Amino acid sequence: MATQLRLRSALALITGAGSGIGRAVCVRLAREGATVAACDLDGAAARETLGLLGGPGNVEGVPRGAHAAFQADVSEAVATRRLLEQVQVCFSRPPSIVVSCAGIIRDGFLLHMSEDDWDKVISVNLKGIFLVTQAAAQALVSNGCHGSIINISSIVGKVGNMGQTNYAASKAGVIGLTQTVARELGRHGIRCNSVLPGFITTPMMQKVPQKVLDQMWQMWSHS
Ligand SMILES: CCCCCCCCCCCCCC(=O)CC(=O)SCCNC(=O)CCNC(=O)[C@H](O)C(C)(C)COP(=O)(O)OP(=O)(O)OC[C@H]1O[C@@H](n2cnc3c(N)ncnc32)[C@H](O)[C@@H]1OP(=O)(O)O
Ligand SMILES: NC(=O)C1=CN([C@@H]2O[C@H](COP(=O)(O)OP(=O)(O)OC[C@H]3O[C@@H](n4cnc5c(N)ncnc54)[C@H](O)[C@@H]3O)[C@@H](O)[C@H]2O)C=CC1
Repeated sequence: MATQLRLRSALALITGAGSGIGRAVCVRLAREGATVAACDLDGAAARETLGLLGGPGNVEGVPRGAHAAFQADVSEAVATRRLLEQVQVCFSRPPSIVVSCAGIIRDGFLLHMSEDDWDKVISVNLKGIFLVTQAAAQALVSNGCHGSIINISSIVGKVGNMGQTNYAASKAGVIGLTQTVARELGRHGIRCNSVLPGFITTPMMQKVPQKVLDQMWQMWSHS
């Protein structure tokens, strides 16, 4: 039976769309019929994702759509505002689905962590979600449109993780930001939720030393 294209009329903006979870979200939303605006700091990677969404290199079951790729650094306010403008020019409407996946790690123990590693992770993972959420919400409210904003946090934002004071703080901040946005925007018909994944095998995970992965698996297998 053909899957119900339940997102047929939706326009979805995904950040971090050039890799890992963001790329997978693009594929899945397109499979459900959404039109995808794939954004990444790496514009070429965002365009590669498009190749998976109906067209050459299509993933089976993804209907052909007028998807588009965009390049933007979500930690930059001007770039993020320009991104939302470009999306609206391209599709003549604001995105009714926004999934913020863009994120980085700069792991290190507290005793040795540089201010720059702190600043960079907070800037991308937390400020980036603030900027994207604000720009998308302003576009939706000014157009009288309802929407759903999904921010990718992490289990680390809830329980912490050795070597990740910056990352854990950023992801905990995403949770608090999302809860507040949900309270403010519900009256406008805009939902806002966060997702807290555990380990997902993506390029981000490749930076984790194998001995740490082994220790974690051992810890979990005995818990
Ligand atoms: C409901 C269940 C909750 C479970 C909570 C568990 C949380 C972890 C799951 C995370 C899932 C989500 C992940 C995510 O959101 C995406 C990411 O963030 S992927 C990156 C995750 N990063 C890490 O886990 C940090 C890994 N560690 C490192 O990269 C390096 O150790 C570090 C750069 C921090 C320091 O390097 P260095 O100075 O070279 O020290 P060593 O590497 O030799 O480590 C010294 C010592 O400490 C142990 N260790 C290091 N990190 C961890 C860790 N995260 N957990 C446990 N132990 C750790 C390491 O094994 C060494 O132990 P020795 O016995 O001394 O060899
Ligand atoms: N992989 C995992 O185990 C987990 C990942 N997460 C989170 O999920 C999200 C996606 O992670 P992965 O797909 O694993 O990582 P990834 O490294 O595979 O993909 C991240 C993408 O974000 C883009 N990006 C980085 N900085 C950017 C910026 N300033 N502006 C725009 N794009 C930017 C990168 O170019 C990359 O394409 C991140 O927020 C991460 O913190 C959360 C829990 C677990």
